[in-house]
Amino acid sequence: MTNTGFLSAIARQSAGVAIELDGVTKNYAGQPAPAVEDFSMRVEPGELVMFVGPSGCGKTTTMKMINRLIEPTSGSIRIDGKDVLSLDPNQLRRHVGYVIQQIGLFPHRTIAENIATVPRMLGWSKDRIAERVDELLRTVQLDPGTFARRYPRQLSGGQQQRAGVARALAADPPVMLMDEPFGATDPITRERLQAEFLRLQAEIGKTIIFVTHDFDEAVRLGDRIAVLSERSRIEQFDTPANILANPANDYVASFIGQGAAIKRLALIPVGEARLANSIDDRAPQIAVTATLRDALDLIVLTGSPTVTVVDTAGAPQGALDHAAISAVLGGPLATREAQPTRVNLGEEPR
Ligand SMILES: Nc1ncnc2c1ncn2[C@@H]1O[C@H](COP(=O)(O)OP(=O)(O)OP(=O)(O)O)[C@@H](O)[C@H]1O
Repeated sequence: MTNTGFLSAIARQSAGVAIELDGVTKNYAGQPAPAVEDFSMRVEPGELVMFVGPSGCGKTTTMKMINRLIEPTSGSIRIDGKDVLSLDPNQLRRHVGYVIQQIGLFPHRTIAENIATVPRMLGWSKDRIAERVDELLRTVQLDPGTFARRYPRQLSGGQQQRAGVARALAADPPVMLMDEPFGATDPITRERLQAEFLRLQAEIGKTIIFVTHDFDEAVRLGDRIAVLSERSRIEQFDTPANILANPANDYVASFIGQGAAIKRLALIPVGEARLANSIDDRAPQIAVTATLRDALDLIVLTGSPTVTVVDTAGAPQGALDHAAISAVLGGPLATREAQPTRVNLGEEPR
């Protein structure tokens, strides 16, 4: 298949493709040690993998080698089985969405023009571009009537970040690379963007590599987390639940920080606990879709010894107390939690 043929083939597969890195090393000129050394990883189609590690450990270098913003010194990188080094870098970048912390919106172009950048390069018709811009603005929850004609400076930081995500998604790339995309936002905006991003990913199912300093962000968003140390060495690569339950070494444990049990509870739905039949009518209620962390919060906040778990129709399912919550943490969680809970609705290729 020609390069162009391959690129349009991956572009059509909007629901994500595998990324494989094999023995990838980067030596920057004049540096005594490599920034990335012998890095190997396979990311599954539709998977959201978080890179977590301290400043300077090589996260960004590793990620930028995937879309060839940085050329590897040695090793191989494949997207959907094709060696990216054999592809034209400019073409490749149009098929790999890229979102960065500094957003990188063009200041003198409107939001609509920013989002249209790649579709225009790809030669889409005006009507198709206009339709796509409208659809993407709605997807990232920016009203097209209000925002399409504004310039980036007329948007808040969080709104600019959403526009940046919309721009990266414009040509429906199967792969997204995200470098601290929510890093510059305040904690409340950040949480909202994270929630929106999870909802969006549940629909579009891209293959995503997402770099962050923030372990809690990694736990919240990732299907799997790669905890990296110097030279992008992989200290552990596993699901958030497994890393929290069994950190591979002291380095990983230090990243998790305080409160590993509470962080684990935030990943487990209330329905995973063994519920008692004896329901107290005065006990506060919690939805079966809430997490055990929410249930524990409610127990602590209300002082009630139990909470009543109710189904989506509001019918009581059973009672939950703190002993039942503790029992879940002590039980054989790992295999249950290893199953991704994300639903991929598999957007139709355009
Ligand atoms: N162009 C360059 N020339 C020389 N050294 C570089 C260059 N870019 C990065 N480095 C070095 O390579 C190492 C890895 O940098 P990289 O930006 O990949 O780290 P990072 O983990 O993404 O850091 P941060 O979290 O601070 O962004 C660092 O020691 C950095 O100083």
